[in-house]
Amino acid sequence: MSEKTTKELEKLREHIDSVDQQLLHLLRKRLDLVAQVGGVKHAAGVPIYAPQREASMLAKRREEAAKMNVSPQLIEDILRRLMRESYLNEKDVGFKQVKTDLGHVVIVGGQGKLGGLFAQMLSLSGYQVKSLDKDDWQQAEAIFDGAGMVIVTVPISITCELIRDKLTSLPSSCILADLTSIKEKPLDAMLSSHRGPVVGLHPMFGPDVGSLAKQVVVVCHGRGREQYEWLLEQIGIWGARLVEADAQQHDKAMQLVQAMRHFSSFVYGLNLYREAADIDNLLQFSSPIYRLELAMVGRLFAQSPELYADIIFAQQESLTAIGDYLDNYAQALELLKRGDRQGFIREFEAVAAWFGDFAPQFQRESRAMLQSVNDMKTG
Ligand SMILES: O=C(O)C(=O)C[C@]1(C(=O)O)C=C[C@@H](O)C=C1
Repeated sequence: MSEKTTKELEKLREHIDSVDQQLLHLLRKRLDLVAQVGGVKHAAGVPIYAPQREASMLAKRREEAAKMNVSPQLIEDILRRLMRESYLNEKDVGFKQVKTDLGHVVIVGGQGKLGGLFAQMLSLSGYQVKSLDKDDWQQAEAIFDGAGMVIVTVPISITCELIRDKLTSLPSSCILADLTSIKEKPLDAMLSSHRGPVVGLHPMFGPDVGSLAKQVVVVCHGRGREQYEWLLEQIGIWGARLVEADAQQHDKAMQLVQAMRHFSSFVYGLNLYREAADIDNLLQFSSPIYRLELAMVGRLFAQSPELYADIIFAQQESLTAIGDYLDNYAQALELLKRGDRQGFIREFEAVAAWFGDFAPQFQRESRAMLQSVNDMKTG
């Protein structure tokens, strides 16, 4: 590079640094304003996540950006990232407590990750939370005494047994809830062990979400809804969206959404391991989509094998869903063995027609994800 070029670049980069510093000051200002919004929302019990405000704000900024010859997608990406920060920061102010005369909450399995997250959210909302874990059963009577709600969040394999053995003498005013990722059997167990209000919940996210804004919690009603309605409102204030479901239908969907998906990720990892694939090498040659795929599979193995065994082994019926997948794999492999290119294309087109408008929608959504994967690359 010539000296002239170096000088010119230096000068321009100084300007860029100064603009970036101004951006930083503006970010600080925005964060402070959002903290004030958090305070107002906390006092009024208004949910963090305000989808209508977001939609109208984004539409206006996109329009203004276009007029200024700035890409509308750029401002939308930046604002969405900033709003993610808002959800995290608004949490620091705490949340309005919907039910002020509940008594304390007992979380059975409160030392687990999901139990810990619910304990944190409830504490941030002013509830007194006590945890009951496997070594605490001797003090159980004292821990349960005066509880207004008991939430069960222990491994799926022991959930029903624990409810049937240990939760048979809660007072009828106490709410009994669970956070298990299957719903029919735990709900039956709760309804038969407890006379009072019962509700089944399935948080559709992992414990590392940071904020519940935009996350989904599935609700399967048990009995006494009017007595736990406040809990649903409270979860809404945390920013989550509640989706009501029939327990049986929910469990059927989980055979595909959880058991089959995690099982196929497990086999994908198992296959890489048995093939002794060199991950460094694969990453070097990877496109963003492959990196994303490897991330989805690899993240499984950073977590507890018990957790995934629990999810995959939770329902006997998942075996059928996974077996069907294996059959389809074998049939598709036959096309390959026969060299039946036309057959492959026919099947592909049939699946594409079945996906319908979802296919282009997923293509759009994944494009944004792939771009972020690329942004994360260094060097
Ligand atoms: O305006 C609000 O209600 C806010 O909480 C602020 C804010 C933002 O960062 O602009 C954050 C979250 C909401 O979903 C919408 C907007």
